[in-house]
Amino acid sequence: MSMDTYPITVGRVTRHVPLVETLPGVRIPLIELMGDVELVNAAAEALLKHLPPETDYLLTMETSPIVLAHAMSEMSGKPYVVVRRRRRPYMQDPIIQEVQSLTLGVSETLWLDSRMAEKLLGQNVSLVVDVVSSGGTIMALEKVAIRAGAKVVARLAAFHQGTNKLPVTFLSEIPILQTA
Ligand SMILES: O=P(O)(O)OC[C@H]1O[C@H](OP(=O)(O)OP(=O)(O)O)[C@H](O)[C@@H]1O
Ligand SMILES: Nc1ncnc2[nH]cnc12
Repeated sequence: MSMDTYPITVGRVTRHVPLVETLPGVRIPLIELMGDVELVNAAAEALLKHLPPETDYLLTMETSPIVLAHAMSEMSGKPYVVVRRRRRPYMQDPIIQEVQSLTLGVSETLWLDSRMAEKLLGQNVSLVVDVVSSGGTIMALEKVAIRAGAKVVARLAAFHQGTNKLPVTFLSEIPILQTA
C-alpha cells in the first residue's frame, strides 16, 4: 500500500483511494462514489440487505450519495427523494435545515422543495448516505425527514469514520488519520 492511498473494500470490490488532508494534520480516505459504477453497485447491493421492508422512500442528499440511492432505488423498486444543498429559484416554500459538518470544517444548508416534502408526509423513510463522519449531515437529513412528516426507519451509510455513536448501519469503517 502506498503512503498516500488507503484500501477500501465493499463486497468483492476493492479500491485504493487517496488520503486527503481536510484540516491541518488530519487525513481521511477520500470516498468518491460518483463515476465508479462497480463500487456503487456493490455498496447498493450490500446496503439493500439492511433495508427495512416497510421502507416507502429512500431519502438522500446532494451530491455524492445520489448515485448510491439511485442504484438502490433501481435494484429495490423503492422511490427516492434528493435533498438539495443549494436553493433553486423554482423551489416553493422549502424546508431549510442548517448542517454543521465538523469533518470538513464548513457549515451548510439543506433545502427540500415542498413538492418533494409532500411525497414524504406519513411515509417510512430510510436515509441513504455515502459517509457518516461527524454525523452532522445525516442528522440534518433526519431533521428534514421529520419536518416533512416522515418516520425514519433506517439510517444507511456505505462508510463510517470517527467517534460518533449515531445509530447508523454501515458497511465499512474508515480511519481519520492524525499526521501532525
Ligand atoms: O458526517 P459528516 O461530518 O457531516 O460528513 C459526511 C458528509 O460529507 C460528505 O459530503 P461532502 O461535503 O464531501 O459533499 P459532496 O457529497 O457534495 O461531495 C459526504 O457525502 C457526507 O454528506
Ligand atoms: N471520507 C470522506 N470522503 C468523502 N467525503 C467525506 N466527508 C466526510 N468524510 C469523507
